[in-house]
Amino acid sequence: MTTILDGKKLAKIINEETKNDVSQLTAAGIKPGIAVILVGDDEASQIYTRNKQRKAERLGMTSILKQFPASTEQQVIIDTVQSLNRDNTINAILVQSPLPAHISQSTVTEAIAPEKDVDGFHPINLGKLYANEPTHYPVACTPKGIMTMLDHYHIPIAGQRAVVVGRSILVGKPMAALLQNADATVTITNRQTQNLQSITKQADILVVATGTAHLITPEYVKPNSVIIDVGIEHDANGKLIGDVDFDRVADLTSAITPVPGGVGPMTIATLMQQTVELTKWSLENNG
Ligand SMILES: Nc1nc(=O)c2c([nH]1)NC[C@@H]1CN(c3ccc(C(=O)N[C@@H](CCC(=O)O)C(=O)O)cc3)C=[N+]21
Repeated sequence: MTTILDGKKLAKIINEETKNDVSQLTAAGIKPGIAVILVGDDEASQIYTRNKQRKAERLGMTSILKQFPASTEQQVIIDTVQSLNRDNTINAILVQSPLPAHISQSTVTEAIAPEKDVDGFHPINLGKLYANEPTHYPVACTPKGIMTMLDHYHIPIAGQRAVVVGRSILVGKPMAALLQNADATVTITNRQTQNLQSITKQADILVVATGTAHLITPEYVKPNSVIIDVGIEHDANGKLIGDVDFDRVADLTSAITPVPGGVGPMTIATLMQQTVELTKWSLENNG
C-alpha cells in the first residue's frame, strides 16, 4: 500500500501551530515580521511572493514586500537588505530567487544578517548545518519542510540509503546535509552523474529536485521506497507537474509526495514557522 504524503494537510496543522505562536508573541507585544524582496517581473515569482504575503498576514504576522524593476542596480538591493537588517520590526528577510543576471545572488545573500536569513542560504547558516551544530540557526525551508513531513509520517531515516538528485543551495545541498545529520547514508547526484538509474535504484529515500519534468520513471525506483518530489514544472496544458512521473511510479513506492499538494505547501508553512522561530531566538539573544 502506498501512502500519499499529504503536504497540504500537514501544512494546515503547522500553520495552526504558527498562528497560535504568533498570537502568544503578539500578546506579549512582539509581532513577528517578514520582509520579501522581489526583483523583476518573473510571473511565477510574483505569484509565490503574493502567496507568501497572504499567508503571513493570515497568520497574524507583519509582512512587507519590497518590489523592484528588473533593471535595479545591485547596490540598491544591498542597501535595502541592510536597512531591513537594522529594522527591529523585521525578523525574517527573504530575497526571492531567481534574481536578474546582473545581480550576484551570493553577494545579496551574504548581505543578509544571518539571524534574519529565513531561507538559510547565508554561508554561516549553511556552515552550521553542514557542521550539524547543536545551536539554533535557520535552514532552507523546502528541505526543512521535507524533514517535518518524514517525521510526521514516521518514516525511518537513520541507517537508510538516501539519494538526492540535484545539488542546489535552495534544496539539494541542505537536503543532503539534513539527511546526513539524521544518520542516513547520502548520495548527491548532478547533471553529469553517469548511470543515474543505477544510483537512484538503491535509494530507500529518493529526493528529486532537478527541474526536469517526469525525469523519474519506474526504472529509476527501488520497490517500496519513499519518494519526495520537489519539482514544479508545467505540462503542455499548464498543469503543475513534478520531477517524478507520479502516475507510473506511485504504486511501486511505500510513500510518495504528490505535485501539487506535497512539498510546495510545506515550504510555505515552514517559512512561516521559521519566521516565528527567528523571532523567538532573537528574544533569547537580546535578554
Ligand atoms: N528565496 C527563495 N526562497 C524560496 O523558498 C523560493 C524562491 N526563492 N524562489 C522560488 C522557489 C519556489 N518555491 C515554492 C514555494 C511553494 C510552492 C507551492 O506552494 N506550490 C503549490 C502549488 C502552487 C501552484 O499551483 O502554482 C503546491 O506544490 O501544491 C511552490 C514553489 C519557493 N521558492
